Amino acid sequence: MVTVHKYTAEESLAHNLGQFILESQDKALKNHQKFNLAISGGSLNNVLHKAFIEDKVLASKVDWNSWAIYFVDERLVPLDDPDSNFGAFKKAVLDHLPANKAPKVYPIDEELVKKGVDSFAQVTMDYEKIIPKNFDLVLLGCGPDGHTCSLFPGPTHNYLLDEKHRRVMWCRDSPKPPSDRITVTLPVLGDAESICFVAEGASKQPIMHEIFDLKNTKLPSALVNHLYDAKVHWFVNDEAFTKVETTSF
Ligand SMILES: O=C(O)[C@H](O)[C@@H](O)[C@H](O)[C@H](O)COP(=O)(O)O
Repeated sequence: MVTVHKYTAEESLAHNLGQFILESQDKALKNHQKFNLAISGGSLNNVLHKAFIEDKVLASKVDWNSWAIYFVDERLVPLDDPDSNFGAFKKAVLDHLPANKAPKVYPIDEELVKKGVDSFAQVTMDYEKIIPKNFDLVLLGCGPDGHTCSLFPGPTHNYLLDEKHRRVMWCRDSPKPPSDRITVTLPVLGDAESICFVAEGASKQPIMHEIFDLKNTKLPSALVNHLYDAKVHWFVNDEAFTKVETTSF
């Protein structure tokens, strides 16, 4: 069963998510001395900033030098482009860390990206080579259309959702700009130790209803619930879940 962690405005979702991530860190370090984490873009970066930069108690417990951080999806733009997920994470978190706290971060090959569209297949294959087989934790967002990673709903994008072997794919026609991205595929999520969605705010109400009450598994986020339920967690706030009648999945 999917686990939903729901917080009121007074409770801090960021603090509780931070604690959850630290538990995952501690478990991973006990098992293999390294914490393999994959993150998405969007508002997750603000939550990570609150949890590990602003919250000094949690910040003191992060063993940054043992973290290996990858991206579940990335826009095929230079790393300093405002659209870059790496760039957003750098701004929100990395730029605030002292020099002696240095997670290993794995962005896409920027030089290749700069060569243009002819190199995008290579960028995708190269990223596939560097991601670990089993992530300890994958942190996901959920778009208002139900997408997660850059796995979008609808027939045009079934080639991404249907993929059973490739672990990283080139999403050529993203409905959300920019149009060229890379994304991990469902097998990568399936191999992860734990999967955690973060969804906050009133704009998420309709899609949360469609995922949890209607269980529309044509939506990538609902499909992840359906396929990997036991290891899926949702960190949500009351606002996002106002229209949700059942949290069971
Ligand atoms: O590259 C991307 O487009 C993001 O990784 C994307 O998949 C994001 O996670 C969701 O759109 C949710 O974003 P919000 O949390 O900002 O709504």
